[in-house]
Amino acid sequence: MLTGEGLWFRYAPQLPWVVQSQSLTVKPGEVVGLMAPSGFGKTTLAKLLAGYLMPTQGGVSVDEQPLPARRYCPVQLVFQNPELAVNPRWRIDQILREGHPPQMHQLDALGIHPGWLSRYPHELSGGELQRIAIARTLNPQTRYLIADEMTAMLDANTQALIWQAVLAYTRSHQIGVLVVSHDWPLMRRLCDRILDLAATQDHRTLISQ
Ligand SMILES: Nc1ncnc2c1ncn2[C@@H]1O[C@H](COP(=O)(O)OP(=O)(O)OP(=O)(O)O)[C@@H](O)[C@H]1O
Repeated sequence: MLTGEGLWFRYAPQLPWVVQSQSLTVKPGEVVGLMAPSGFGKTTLAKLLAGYLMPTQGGVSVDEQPLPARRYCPVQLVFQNPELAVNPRWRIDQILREGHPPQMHQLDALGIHPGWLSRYPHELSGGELQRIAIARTLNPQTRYLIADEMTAMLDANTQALIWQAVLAYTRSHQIGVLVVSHDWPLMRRLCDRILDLAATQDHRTLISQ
């Protein structure tokens, strides 16, 4: 289970707390939504859970083990800007081979064209590059996926195709997913339950199950 326990975070000692006393869990294979108004700290919380930021207080663990400092992180974060997540000097096939090489049928399910593999990131559109960023996370070492506005830049059809492929993979591999989005209909469609961060900073509110 992915657990964030009593998390507190602020970007500098003189700045206000962005995350205050937040706790949440995601079970293997579960799809949990996270919603709150803009600027409330969803992305910050996502970064804490994926080990991009260290909490000031509290801790993040997977099966009661803290996130590894050096090894591949079992909690992978895909955010809205794929160009920030890939090495601009590497060709796409090298980016994909960096971790555990994805299988052709997986690439196909995500709508990744074989012709893209020899290109550089700047030679793909934002939506095309996002599929590469997603494909890279769907590997046997990933236990939890945090999707922070992951498909916000895609048209409705592509969004549906991508989520279908991602959920088919995460369900069959028992990967837990945390979906961060402002798109309420999308959250209702995808998620087993939805947490509202704004409802309280102190305890979780179950909006739907
Ligand atoms: N690197 C940073 N340094 C200082 N403050 C930051 C930094 N990143 C974010 N913040 C602030 O932290 C707060 C929470 O930001 P965050 O991006 O986590 O919110 P969010 O809920 O994901 O917002 P949105 O829905 O608009 O993406 C905001 O007030 C933001 O200005």
